[in-house]
Amino acid sequence: MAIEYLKRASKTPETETGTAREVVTAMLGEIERRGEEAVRDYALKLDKWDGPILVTREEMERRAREVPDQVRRDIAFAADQVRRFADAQRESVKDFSVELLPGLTAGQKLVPCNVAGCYVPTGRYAHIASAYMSVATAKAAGVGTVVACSTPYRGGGIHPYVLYAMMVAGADVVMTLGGVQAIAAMAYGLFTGKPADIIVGPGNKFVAEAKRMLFGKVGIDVFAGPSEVAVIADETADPLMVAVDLVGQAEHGHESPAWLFTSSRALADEVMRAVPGLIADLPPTARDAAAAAWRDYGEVIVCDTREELVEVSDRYASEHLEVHAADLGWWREALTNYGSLFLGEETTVAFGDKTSGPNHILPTKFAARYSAGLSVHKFLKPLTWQQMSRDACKTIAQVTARISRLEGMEAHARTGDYRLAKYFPGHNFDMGVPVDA
Ligand SMILES: NC(=O)C1=CN([C@@H]2O[C@H](COP(=O)(O)OP(=O)(O)OC[C@H]3O[C@@H](n4cnc5c(N)ncnc54)[C@H](O)[C@@H]3O)[C@@H](O)[C@H]2O)C=CC1
Ligand SMILES: O=C(O)[C@@H](O)CS(=O)(=O)O
Ligand SMILES: [Zn+2]
Repeated sequence: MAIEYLKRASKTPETETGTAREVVTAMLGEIERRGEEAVRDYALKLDKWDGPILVTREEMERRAREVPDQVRRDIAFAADQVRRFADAQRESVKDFSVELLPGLTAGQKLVPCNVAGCYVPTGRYAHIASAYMSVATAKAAGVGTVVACSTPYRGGGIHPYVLYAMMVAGADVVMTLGGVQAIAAMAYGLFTGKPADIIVGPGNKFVAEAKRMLFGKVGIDVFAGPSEVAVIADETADPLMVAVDLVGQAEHGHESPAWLFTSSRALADEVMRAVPGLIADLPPTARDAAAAAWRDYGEVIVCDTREELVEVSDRYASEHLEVHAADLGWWREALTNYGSLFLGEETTVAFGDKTSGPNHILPTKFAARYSAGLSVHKFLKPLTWQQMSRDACKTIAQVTARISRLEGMEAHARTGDYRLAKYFPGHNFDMGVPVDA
């Protein structure tokens, strides 16, 4: 297999995890000890926020009136795309029941979580789209109470358009909190009295680490950390468009990887020539983030065959994966590890990030090997049930008692003994050899 690195990253997606772990451990410990008081202290120290934590309905409505019409229309359009995709996901999964033996019926019942916490990041950028990605999806799943949190934006309250997007998507409770303190407040039900059953949403390394550490106490969607992009390109691809798309995601932050996997050396060279100029042309926040991201995390890999490209791409398991190549159907079938796939140059990650419909809260740091991104399924519990007749019980009880006794579990076996003795008095059954005292 011929795989050549034209550019190799000096850092890996794991590089920054260690420092975040230390900070988050200390913060969660403090919040567990001192509760709301500690949360307020962190909000002040980290985000310069000492205003109210809960946003009242009147405040939401007052601020919504200030949102310009075009912004309202755009948010309504995009939120509706996301909601309709989520509704279709909800339709795709069903309750069912099946008769496994005559008289034994078992089933699945999809039950939504009662309380979901949705985190909407707004540290570097105002992630308006993350608000409807999480809240609208939770609502489409049937979650009763959605608590949404977002960072006080640049020392003020929640960014006005983020707040509006939360409202349009159907948030029930909103808190002005960011980072670890927001995740902990949702997990413990601070300020609301409603501890979240599941916490979803993207965030920086501190947010992602807090979710990971609280997992178990609460459910989480996925490890949705710093954004990643990969592009697979063959010789038919437009090199400048590939470069624009790589830079398009590198602006997320200094730790956002952008990877190019290509079968064309000429294309690789052209993309590498174009990227620095595209970055230099960005406004300062984006320029600084993208320059560091490309320098430390950018990679360009050239392979001989498309099978090798699939192998490399599946190993990276990128959060977003674009394919600019011939025979798109082949790629859709062959690729297995990615958060969301963008087939053909007509679509691009930014379209999925903001507007087209499939969710943008997606797995990072290799989590796409075992998990998809946010969907209605994450909020739904496929609970199982069973019910049986006395005749079915006769078959099941005997096998159960025998297996239980083989395992040494006498009390389990006797739950079968008792039933058969009650339902079929005077009959002899093979219930296995009782476990010695
Ligand atoms: N994987 C996904 O699906 C998506 C990922 N993202 C990622 O979300 C991230 C958003 O990050 P940000 O803009 O930073 O917003 P953020 O809201 O996640 O983080 C801001 C918070 O970080 C906390 N913080 C900052 N420095 C800290 C420190 N030294 N110690 C403790 N806490 C600290 C502050 O409390 C602040 O409220 C980006 O990395 C972006 O790439 C965004 C959208 C989707
Ligand atoms: O990682 C992601 O999903 C982001 O690219 C989404 S957004 O650009 O922040 O909307
Ligand atoms: Zn993006």
